[in-house]
Amino acid sequence: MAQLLKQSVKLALIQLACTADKAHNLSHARSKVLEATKAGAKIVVLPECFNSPYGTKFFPQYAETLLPSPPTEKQSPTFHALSQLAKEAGVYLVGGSIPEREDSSDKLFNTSLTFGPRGELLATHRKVHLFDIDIPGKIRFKESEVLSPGNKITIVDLPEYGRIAVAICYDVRFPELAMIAARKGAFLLLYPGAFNLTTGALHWELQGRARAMDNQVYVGLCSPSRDMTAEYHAWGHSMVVDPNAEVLGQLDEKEGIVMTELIQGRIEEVRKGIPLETQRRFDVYPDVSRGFRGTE
Ligand SMILES: NC(=O)CCC(=O)C(=O)O
Repeated sequence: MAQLLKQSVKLALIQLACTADKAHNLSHARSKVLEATKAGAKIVVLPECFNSPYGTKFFPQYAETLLPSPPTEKQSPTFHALSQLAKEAGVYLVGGSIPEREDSSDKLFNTSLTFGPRGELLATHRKVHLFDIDIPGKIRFKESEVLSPGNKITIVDLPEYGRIAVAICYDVRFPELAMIAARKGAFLLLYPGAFNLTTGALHWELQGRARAMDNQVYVGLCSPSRDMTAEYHAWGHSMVVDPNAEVLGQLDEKEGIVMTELIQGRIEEVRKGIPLETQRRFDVYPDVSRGFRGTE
């Protein structure tokens, strides 16, 4: 039987120190991506909002226009920087996320761009579940005050390796999205994300491990490093989880790179031991993947 991951591959999550200086963020991301690829990574991931501070008041100021695609250099310097970088490094690059402005509607989105090793755009994911929470005395954040949600699940085919799914941060809390992607054959769920000091300690690792355990796939969560001088304090702790929900690598709050080898055959080995796939009871509950609204 064909294996979901066609060959073992090195994954790198870059826990980048993101600043208010977009040009600096782009050049710093470049040097870190090249460092990861020199060490053998073939799939590299950047954090949520890696080219701007994370905060609703910053999104309009930092937003770039991505449509019609490809945008001009002026419309989206980040699109071009990521495309060139993926090509220079010869890797699959999941470019974290950036604030996007849709010119035709003036709407803003939190959007992730994935490029292939020839610099080609493979997929665009607009954050589907906006981060709207209010925990009295701790944190209030309402992305929906300025952002609009995306409306699709994003699955990307990497011909040499197989399928991955890309979603953004708060999307990880919705197991339906992960389950659909896994049932459509993804071997890896990637979430550029920026949890905070309240929910990070409680739920970050739990969410990553839960999505891996539910679906018996690899999961990667990629955060910015923590900057206590910024308005939003990111949790950090970028991590890779294996299909048996074991943490393969996790950083602390500082800048760094998590490098992990994803092993061909590991998913099938785990699924053979605990065969959830063949034990599902869609006669008792509906198959959520039937309502799937696909990627292009
Ligand atoms: N950027 C985000 O979506 C943050 C999500 C988060 O912190 C959470 O607890 O969920």
